[in-house]
Amino acid sequence: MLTEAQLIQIRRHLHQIPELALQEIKTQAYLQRVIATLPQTYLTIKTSPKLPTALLVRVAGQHPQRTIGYRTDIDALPVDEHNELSFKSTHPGVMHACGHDIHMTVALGVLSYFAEQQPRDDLVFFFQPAEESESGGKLAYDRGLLTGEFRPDEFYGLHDNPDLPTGTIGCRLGTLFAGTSEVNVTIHGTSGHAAFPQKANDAIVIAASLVMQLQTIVARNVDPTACGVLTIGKLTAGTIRNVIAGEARLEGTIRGLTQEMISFIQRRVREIVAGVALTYHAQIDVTFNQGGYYPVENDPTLTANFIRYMRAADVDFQTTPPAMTGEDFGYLLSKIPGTMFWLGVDSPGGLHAANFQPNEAAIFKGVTAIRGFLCDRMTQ
Ligand SMILES: CC(=O)N[C@@H](CCC[C@H](N)C(=O)O)C(=O)O
Repeated sequence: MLTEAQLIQIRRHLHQIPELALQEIKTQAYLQRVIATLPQTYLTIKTSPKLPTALLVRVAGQHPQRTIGYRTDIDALPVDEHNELSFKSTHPGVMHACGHDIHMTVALGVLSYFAEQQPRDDLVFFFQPAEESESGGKLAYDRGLLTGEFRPDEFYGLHDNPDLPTGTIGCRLGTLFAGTSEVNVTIHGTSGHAAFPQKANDAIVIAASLVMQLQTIVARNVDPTACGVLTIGKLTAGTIRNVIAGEARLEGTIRGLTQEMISFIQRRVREIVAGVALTYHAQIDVTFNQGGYYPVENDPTLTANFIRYMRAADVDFQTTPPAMTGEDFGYLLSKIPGTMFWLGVDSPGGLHAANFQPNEAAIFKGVTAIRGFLCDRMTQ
């Protein structure tokens, strides 16, 4: 089994080679190199041209009664790392700012144990590309990667949590994470000279007005006792100070703990866009893309069993409230019952921040908790 020191080296290597969604070529190759160092007797490894950077590893059980899936995401974010670390990202502008390097390392630690100690049940480890965008989990499922002996009967997966103490497991019955929908808006104005605004139709002014009006959806339309989010994370327009921008583009994310909330916010976005288009005599196109980012619904029975184990074991456990983070594991859980949970990493910087810096001591604690849980599950 990989030792704590080896796992930390692995994590640091992964941290240095972050890759964006569907481009995880070096990451996949490195994972395969690490897996090749493990005893191979019980392992079957699968890749597929249908989703080239995905990687699945099956561990054959002794007397399988079921196939238990364990999923980790492997992609990184377009964030420029601000941490001063000897193992800082070597890919400018790309960073494991959501901790998928920790997720992968924990998965490898658990896999390394069962590669040596043959489990009772079959296990499938799914190293999933494209969690941050492009819905890699949905792509894998819809393209048939999780079929045959690689189809889990139940599925588990974690996300690291900067606000929980290192190694603490957090979970809840019901909805753990929000569903999300990307929203893209293109404003078509008319460009012109900065000195003659009356002859142009300024897309920047329209964009500014639209952003402010969109903020009223959550503030004024969403039931304050429910949860909804609309964040515009990217606004692009203009080329130079003395040219009126003819086009502007907004990219954002809509979130809700229910599908109804997501649909409601989408409808209000459409209505407000139509109103702003009328007001400013502009054409405004809006599209939504939910992909596989469904609300993450933990299965009641499996999750009660997971929480029971974590409470009884030598693990720090907390019941956590729902979070507005999204996860395409939500799609996989809509097809296969299972449980998503948090692993505390006590980071000074939050998820998606340039100074996100998880405490590496969480890795071995996570491996121990998950390995223990899986062993317990295989006695049932
Ligand atoms: C855990 C996490 O941070 N996940 C992402 C998922 C993004 C979904 C989609 N691309 C969107 O932006 O809506 C998150 O931002 O929550």
